[in-house]
Amino acid sequence: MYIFIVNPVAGNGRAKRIFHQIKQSTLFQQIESSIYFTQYDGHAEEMTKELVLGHHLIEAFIVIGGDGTLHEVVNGLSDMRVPIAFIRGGSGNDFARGIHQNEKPLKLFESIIIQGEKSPYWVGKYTVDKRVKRCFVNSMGFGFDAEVTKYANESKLKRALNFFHLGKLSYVFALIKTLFVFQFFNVEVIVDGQKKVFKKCLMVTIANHPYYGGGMKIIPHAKLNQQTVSVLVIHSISKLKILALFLTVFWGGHMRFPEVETMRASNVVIRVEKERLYQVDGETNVFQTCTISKEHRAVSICGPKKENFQQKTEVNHA
Ligand SMILES: Nc1ncnc2c1ncn2[C@@H]1O[C@H](COP(=O)(O)OP(=O)(O)OP(=O)(O)O)[C@@H](O)[C@H]1O
Repeated sequence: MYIFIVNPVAGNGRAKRIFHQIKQSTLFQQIESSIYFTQYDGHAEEMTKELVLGHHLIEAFIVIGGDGTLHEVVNGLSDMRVPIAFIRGGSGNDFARGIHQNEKPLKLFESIIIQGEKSPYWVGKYTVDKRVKRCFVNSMGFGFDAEVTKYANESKLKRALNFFHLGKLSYVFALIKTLFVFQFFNVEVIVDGQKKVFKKCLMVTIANHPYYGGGMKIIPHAKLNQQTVSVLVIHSISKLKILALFLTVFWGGHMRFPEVETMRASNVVIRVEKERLYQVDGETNVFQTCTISKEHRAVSICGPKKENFQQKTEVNHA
């Protein structure tokens, strides 16, 4: 049995259109499936939690939506390692970029069902203020990028621009708006037990793969692997230079800026003096202390095996 979780609003209706295309295929008629449409924020996670109780009957969850929907399904799975197939239908689609998924939806669906190949993907796990324990699929951001995300998510402009498939522009407006009001902060980052204090910090980003914010190559050398997350800190930078930095981030040019530091770690603690915003897979909340590490048990991702995907997952342990 294949369980379809479809977010009808993801990608401004793109996920819904993809599902209807798949539904009309001959292959879809031949498989046993159940279809669930998400109705509200958090619904995909709730449904996954319930459905996974019957895990012995489930071949795979087929998620059609954006990274937010995938984040919810992964968290709903908890320790049950039922395979997940992801068919990108969102607006950002950073996870698909991260695993080098570039097939057209129908081809991908056929490959998921017919070839049945699977690859391991190691999500990150995080604890916020000893309260929230969850997983992240793509990345977490503390500081500036979280504020930009919050502005963009709450803006009416984003919905309007999404309608014209220009949703990314809303992030540009949010970035400029945030630049005016943003206050740099002091942060303590403990990387594998070694404490570093950054004054006048702009942001700290933790990533499982290079992409975030709909295609920005935020940590270009981040590799899929079981042991470590990649960490990026931007600090002591002028507001004017931030604009230049975000112009170059699409091809990784920001790595040449002396204000950008990167490292790899198996355990990271981020601590700030006063509550601040963080974003996880594009959704925001507040934190004071956050502990991050890798989930050592892999989530099994259905779809064609990729040379890059495999190579990076197997070789890289740094
Ligand atoms: N029926 C619904 N109505 C309104 N919101 C929904 C519904 N179903 C899910 N949601 C919410 O929609 C939001 C966006 O989903 P998702 O992240 O999958 O798509 P996206 O934002 O278009 O893509 P991406 O994250 O890749 O940019 C999520 O926060 C989710 O909880």
